[in-house]
Amino acid sequence: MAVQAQVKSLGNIRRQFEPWNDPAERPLIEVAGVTKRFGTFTAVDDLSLGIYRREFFALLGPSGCGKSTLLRMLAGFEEPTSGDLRLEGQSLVGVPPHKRPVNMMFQSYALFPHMSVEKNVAFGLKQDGMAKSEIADRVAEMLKLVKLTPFAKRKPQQLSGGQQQRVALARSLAKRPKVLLLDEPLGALDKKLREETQFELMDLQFELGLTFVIVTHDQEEAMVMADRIALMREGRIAQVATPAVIYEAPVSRYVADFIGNVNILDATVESRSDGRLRLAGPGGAIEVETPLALKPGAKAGIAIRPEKMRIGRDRPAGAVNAFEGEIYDIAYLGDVTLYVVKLRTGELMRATVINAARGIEAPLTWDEAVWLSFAPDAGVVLVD
Ligand SMILES: Nc1ncnc2c1ncn2[C@@H]1O[C@H](COP(=O)(O)OP(=O)(O)OP(=O)(O)O)[C@@H](O)[C@H]1O
Repeated sequence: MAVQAQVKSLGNIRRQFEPWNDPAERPLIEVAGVTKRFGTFTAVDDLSLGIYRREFFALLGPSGCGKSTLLRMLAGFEEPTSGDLRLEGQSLVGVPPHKRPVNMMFQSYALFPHMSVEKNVAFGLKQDGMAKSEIADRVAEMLKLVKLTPFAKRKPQQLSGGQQQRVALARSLAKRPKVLLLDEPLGALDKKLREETQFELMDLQFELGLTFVIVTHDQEEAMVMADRIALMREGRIAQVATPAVIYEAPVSRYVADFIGNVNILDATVESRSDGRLRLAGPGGAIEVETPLALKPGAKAGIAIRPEKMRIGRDRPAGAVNAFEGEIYDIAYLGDVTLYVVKLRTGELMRATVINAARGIEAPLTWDEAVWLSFAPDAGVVLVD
C-alpha cells in the first residue's frame, strides 16, 4: 500500500482514539510515583503516568533524562527505588522480566548470528516449552506478519538492516505480549528506511491491537508514530500530550524549544482585554490570544513557530505584531526556505516560507530590509 494511503487510513480511524479523555477508561499501565536512584543520583524522579490499551506511547527526551530507565523498569530489568508500576491494576514490582506480559525490543536487535531467521523467532517460544507444532505455526504466522516468509532459512547477516529489524520485531511479538517496549528500535536504520519502517510499525501495532511504548530521542519519529508523547526532563515529565498539542500548545520553554524550531520573544505584560494580552516586547508591542490571566508587569516568553511568522518587504497592513529587521541568513532546504532575520533590537528570528512554486521571482536576499509579522493567535504565552 502506498505510504500516503496508509497514513490516511490510520488517520481516519485514529482520529477517534483518545481514551485518556474518557473518565470511564482506566490506564493499562500505571506508573505511580516512581523514583529510581542509582547511588545518590536520581534517574527517575517521582514520576506518574498512565498508558492506555492500544496506545502508541512515546518517551522522548535528551540523553540522560531517564527514559530508558523507565522503560527498563517496565520490562523488569530494573526495580523502582520507590513507587509502584501496575499493569491491569496488578503491581509489577518484584515480578521477574519473563513473567511479565511485556516484551522488550532493543536497538541492537540482539539476533543470534548462527541461527536462521525462523530459529531466532522460535527461540523464546522453545524456552517457554511450547509444543513443536505450535511453535512452527506461530513462527510462520509471525514471519508472514513482518513479510519475511521467503527469508525463513537465512541467517541474520544475509539480511538488510530493515529486514533484521523486522526479525527482531517478529521475535518480540511471537510470545504475544500485551505490551511491547521498544528502545530506539529504528536507531540503526538510514533515514529513508526509518521512515518506511515507522509506518510499518504503526500499521502492525494497530492491526494487532497492541500497546507500544517506544523510547526515542528523535522528536520527528515520536511525532509521526505516537498517539501521545511524554517529553521528559531530568527524570520528570515536562508534558504528556498528543503530538499536535505538544507542538501547538507547549507548556514551557523547555517543551517549545525541544520540539521543532521556535522563536521566543521575552516580553513584559502591560494589559489584558478581550482574551488578549498586550505585552512590551523587544521589537515593539505584542498582542496574543491566551486564556492565561497574567498581571501587568509579569514576565513571559512569547513562542512563535517559524512557519507561523510571515515575512515580506513591506509592513503588512493592519498587522498588530510587526517587527522590522534585515535578513541575516538564508537556508534553502528545497521544500522550504528558512530566513533568519535580525531585528533592529538585535534578536535573531526565524521564518520559514514554503516553496510552493518552482523558482521564485525577486526572492528576498541577504541584508535586505524586511518585516516579520504574526497573528495574535499564532503566539503561545510561556510563563515557565
Ligand atoms: N546502572 C546505572 N548506574 C548508574 N547510573 C545509571 C545507571 N543506569 C542509568 N544511569 C544514569 O541515569 C541517567 C538516566 O539514564 P537513562 O539511560 O535512563 O537515560 P536516557 O534518557 O535513556 O538516555 P539515552 O538517550 O542516552 O539512552 C543517566 O544519567 C545515566 O547515567
